[in-house]
Parts: sequence; structure tokens; C-alpha cells
Amino acid sequence: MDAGGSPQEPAVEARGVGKRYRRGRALSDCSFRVPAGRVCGLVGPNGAGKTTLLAIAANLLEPSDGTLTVFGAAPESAEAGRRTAFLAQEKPLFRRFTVAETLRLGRELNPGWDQRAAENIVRSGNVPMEAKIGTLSGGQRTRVAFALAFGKRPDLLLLDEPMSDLDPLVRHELMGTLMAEAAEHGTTVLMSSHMLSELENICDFLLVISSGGLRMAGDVDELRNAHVMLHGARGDESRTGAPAELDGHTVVECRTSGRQITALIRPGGPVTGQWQVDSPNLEELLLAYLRSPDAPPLVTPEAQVPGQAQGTGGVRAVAA
Ligand SMILES: Nc1ncnc2c1ncn2[C@@H]1O[C@H](COP(=O)(O)OP(=O)(O)OP(=O)(O)O)[C@@H](O)[C@H]1O
Repeated sequence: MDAGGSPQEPAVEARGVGKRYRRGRALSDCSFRVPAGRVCGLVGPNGAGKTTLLAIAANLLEPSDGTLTVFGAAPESAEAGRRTAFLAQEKPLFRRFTVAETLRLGRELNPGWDQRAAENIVRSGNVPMEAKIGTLSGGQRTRVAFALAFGKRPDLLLLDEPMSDLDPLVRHELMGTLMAEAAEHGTTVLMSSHMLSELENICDFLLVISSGGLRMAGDVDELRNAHVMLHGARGDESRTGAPAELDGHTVVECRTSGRQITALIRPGGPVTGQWQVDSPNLEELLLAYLRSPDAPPLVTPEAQVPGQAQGTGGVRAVAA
């Protein structure tokens, strides 16, 4: 298996990355690592900065502050360009080209081109090779764009909401292909998505951003294990926030519904009180962070950049 870089070398490393547009800041002081070989979900609300971050890694944008590297190389280097494929939301393809001509262009532009992998993706969707791109449905065009990205055999595959125009069956099938390819070739995948429930089956690493700042980063299991979900009865009527017995813990989110109280916390010790204690699933964890932009961020050691402050806002590390 070609792991696409030494095991120690991160596929993506951001050091204090910021991006300013004329209208304002899209990213601020983002520092993280995505280790090679991981399938990483990039999650955040609309306008969080996900596309901006992917575009910086794909060398379509330059950061205003900080640096980002791809397998240790600058995104504008030939080395990073050769090893990276980017599937953008708009999927720019030549409308007048046929599917076959589009794949031929991919072959001519990419020395490591894998025609069989690209053709398999197109054919498994019954997309005619002689059809012009302009006559294809949105989902069929996405499939051709996937074929182009896979055919390049990248070490790093950057996907910007790749599934949004696919029907559930095609989404399932293409995700299966993506996972099999990533596992077989050790491809690192960084994929933005709003489909939180599906990420659970796909990703083993996570980056969560909101308002341009890093909220959470690290191995999915490690992040999940750092939290517990509590369900209990509301008792302390004098308090509006979390109940007093949660004072020693980091409360990410606390919600009440009638007499019921539900809290997602990072335990600072044993949990006391009359709580039903559960492990959150990935969707519950992500929703809690997306609903609570002021919760202290969390970056696992694996996702941290040595010698770099992990953004602002009191980032805590969890035990490895
Ligand atoms: N070319 C641009 N010029 C000015 N502002 C921009 C530009 N591109 C993005 N922005 C702004 O930067 C912020 C981050 O945008 P970005 O597209 O990176 O977010 P996103 O997380 O990908 O959002 P979505 O989930 O809606 O796709 C937004 O406030 C957006 O309006």
C-alpha cells in the first residue's frame, strides 16, 4: 500500500492560517494537522470558511496570514499540485466535451492517470462515454468530476460538499467507491459536508470550524470518547444555565425541554447526580458544537501543530 507520504508527515498542516476578503474575515488563526491516510470530515455552518480552507489547500487561494502545507510542500509547488486533486462544489467541466474527451484530457494532464478507475466510475453510473457534458444531469456531471479526481490517483483528495446533488443510492455507491479507493491506496481525504449522519460511516478524523475559527479537530473516536451526553430531570430552578453539579465539567451545551435536561459535557472528573450517562454519536456531538459556538474548542494531540498556539478561545487537548 502506498501511504502517500511518510507516516509522520501530515497530509495537511495549517499554521495560523487566516483569510481576509474585502467583506471581512473568512478564516482566523487556524492551526491543525490532518495526518496522512485519514478520511477527514470538514464540518461547519454555512459561511464558516470550509470552501476557503479547501481552496487554500488546492492552491486556488492564498492565505492572508499563516502557512498551509500539503505533505510538507507549499500548495503552489509542483509536488503538491501533482499529489492533490480538488473536487469543487461547481464542478467546472467543459460542456462541449464528451465524457470520453474529458477523461482523455485528464489522462493528458496527469502523468499517474488511472484510466480504468476513471472509466469504472463513469460506467457504473451508465453515463454514455460519447455524451456531451452539457447534456448530462447534475448528478451525472458530479460522477464524471469524481472520475476525473479519482483518475488522477491523488495522495490528497479535497472534496467540497461532493454529495449535495446526488440521489441517495448514487451517494451511497460513490461513497463506497471513495472509501475502498482511500483504503486501498492510502489516500487522505478532506471532505466538507453538511450530511452529519453520513459522516459517521465515512470519516475517522474531523475538523469543525465556525465563523472562521477552529472548534474541534482530531480522531473521531477520541473526540467522541472525550464527551458524554447526560439526560436528567431539571431541579435547580434558580439557575438559568447548566445545573450546579456540572460546575467541575466543561459544558458544551445544556438544553432544557419541559422538566427534562440534556447536556453534552467534557467530564472534568466523575459525574455526580441523577443522570443517565450516554456516549454521544457523531451527529449529536457535531450538532452540539454547531449550536454552541462559544464552547471552548478541543484539539486532540494528533491534530495539534507542535509549537503553535491552537487558535484562540482556550483550546484544550484531550489525553492521547
Ligand atoms: N470571493 C469572496 N469574496 C468575498 N467574500 C467571500 C468570498 N468567498 C467567500 N466569502 C465569504 O467568506 C466566508 C466563508 O465562505 P466559505 O465559502 O468559505 O464558507 P463555507 O463554510 O464553505 O460555506 P457553505 O457551507 O455555505 O458552502 C463567508 O462569509 C463568505 O461570504
